[in-house]
Amino acid sequence: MKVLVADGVSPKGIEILQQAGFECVVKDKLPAEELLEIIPEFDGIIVRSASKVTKEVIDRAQNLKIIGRAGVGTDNIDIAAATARGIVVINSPGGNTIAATEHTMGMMLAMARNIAVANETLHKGEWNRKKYTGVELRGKTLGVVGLGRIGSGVATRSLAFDMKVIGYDPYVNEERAQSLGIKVVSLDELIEQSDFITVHMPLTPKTKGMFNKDNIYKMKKGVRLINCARGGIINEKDLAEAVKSGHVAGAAIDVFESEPLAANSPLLGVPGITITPHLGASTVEAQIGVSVDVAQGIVTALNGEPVSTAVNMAPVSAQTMKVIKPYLDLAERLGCTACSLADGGISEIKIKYNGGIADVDTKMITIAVVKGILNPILEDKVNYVNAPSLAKERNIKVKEVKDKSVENFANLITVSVVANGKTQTVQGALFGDEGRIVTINSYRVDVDPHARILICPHINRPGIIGTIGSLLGYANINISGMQVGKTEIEGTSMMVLTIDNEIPDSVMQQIINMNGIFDVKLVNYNVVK
Ligand SMILES: NC(=O)C1=CN([C@@H]2O[C@H](COP(=O)(O)OP(=O)(O)OC[C@H]3O[C@@H](n4cnc5c(N)ncnc54)[C@H](O)[C@@H]3O)[C@@H](O)[C@H]2O)C=CC1
Ligand SMILES: O=C(O)CCC(=O)C(=O)O
Repeated sequence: MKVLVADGVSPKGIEILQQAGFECVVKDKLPAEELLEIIPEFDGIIVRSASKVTKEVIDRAQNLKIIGRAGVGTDNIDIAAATARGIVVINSPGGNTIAATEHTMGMMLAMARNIAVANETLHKGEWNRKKYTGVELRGKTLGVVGLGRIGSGVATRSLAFDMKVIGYDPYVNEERAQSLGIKVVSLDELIEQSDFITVHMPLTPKTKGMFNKDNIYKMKKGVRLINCARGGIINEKDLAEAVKSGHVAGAAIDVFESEPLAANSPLLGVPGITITPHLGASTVEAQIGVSVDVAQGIVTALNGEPVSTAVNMAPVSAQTMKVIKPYLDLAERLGCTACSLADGGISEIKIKYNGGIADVDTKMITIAVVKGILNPILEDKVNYVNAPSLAKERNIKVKEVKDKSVENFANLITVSVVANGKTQTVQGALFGDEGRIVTINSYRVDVDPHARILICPHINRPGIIGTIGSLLGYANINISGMQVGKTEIEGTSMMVLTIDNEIPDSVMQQIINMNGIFDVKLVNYNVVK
């Protein structure tokens, strides 16, 4: 077996691969064309963030069985293409957590005390003590957006600096925040109250451009921003303008919309912006950690065993798979639906099996539900191996209940999630091999859970359905299915629309603002792989 090490990683991992009998070809800064040319001969590949494992690479990689990301973010790998080809993708979720956490602290201090610029100008012979007067961290409010591994680490370290720490993470429950010793607030509150804001979430369609000119100017004048997560979470052009205008006093940025940083980046040359070339994970210890993690994972996977850091594949025996396979996809889609219905941090997931399915070993199906719930919100691609531990890590209780009695359907899966004391319930059943959602919060539906749906409880009076239809029509959004009917609550109805296109936030907001609409939830099934 041959493994290509495409970006420089610590030799410790390479030793592990060689000791296991694999031939390693080590390249540093491998050009994209050369990667395309040589990839067909390899069984495994290790990358950091520089090499892009695109669909084109995967299509040519006829022998490839595993892709190892020596780090956390897998946004440089086409996971869907790898999965379609049955190639396992693994990462190192914890190997560089401390390095990225400490780099964030370093960037915050460097920015607050002008360390980088003072160093640079002093080397040029300028003794500028007054010009580089900084601010203290003590007593300042730090807003941490994204309370996963790195965000939590930054939060607890900042408490030691006597900062007041507040956090925003729609997928973290109160219990977890309390255990960190910080206060969870809404995004608006965080924006209004923070003196420093640091972001620690993956780059997703939801987080891309999450901070931009619309909310930067709602921040305190003199706010300081840090991005050591992914380029693009803070819009670079808007940030540069806000720093130039003086509204933002400083920014510390390690990651960029385009890497390596383009010579025409709006951030370059702006006084007050401290930049590092994606150094978050660049410590000796982290590089050993991630290199060893992926090397061990590759040895395990190429020996045909399950890997707990696999981000796209579940180790299931063929025999078990045959029985449960038709239910797995439905279960994941039920989880995705329930997650979208829930507001805030989920504290409990309950899965009930009715009918014949209660006789089967449903453990994997339960994991599929959890996977469907966690996948839209976490950086790690949640799989059958890591879903239970990720739920546990986030203090989410998972309960499985079995009842052989039949309720309307020969086999019925009921998924309930509790978030902020409110329970959301969806039920699904199989018709042949086809999964359908049959109830949403007691409302009887027949929904094919694919593409995206809008769930919209509303007052039962003329005009509502037509207005929403026109609104979507004007926005060029096609409705390919619609169900509407009365709910159990007198005078109220529920509308479920199957939507062909993405819905811009502005259109969602217009629907929410409509008179007679109680709520609107978008379920996007694209995250279900
Ligand atoms: N600069 C660097 O070299 C490094 C950067 N990173 C990046 O740091 C980021 C965080 O990494 P981890 O903490 O390990 O990931 P994690 O998966 O432990 O945490 C991500 C957190 O983001 C939260 N989140 C998701 N969507 C959100 C939203 N819309 N608003 C607020 N929170 C949201 C999730 O609930 C989760 O708690 C990743 O993007 C990763 O790639 C990681 C390591 C090194
Ligand atoms: O490999 C690197 O140096 C980048 C690390 C990173 O961004 C990650 O682990 O997500």
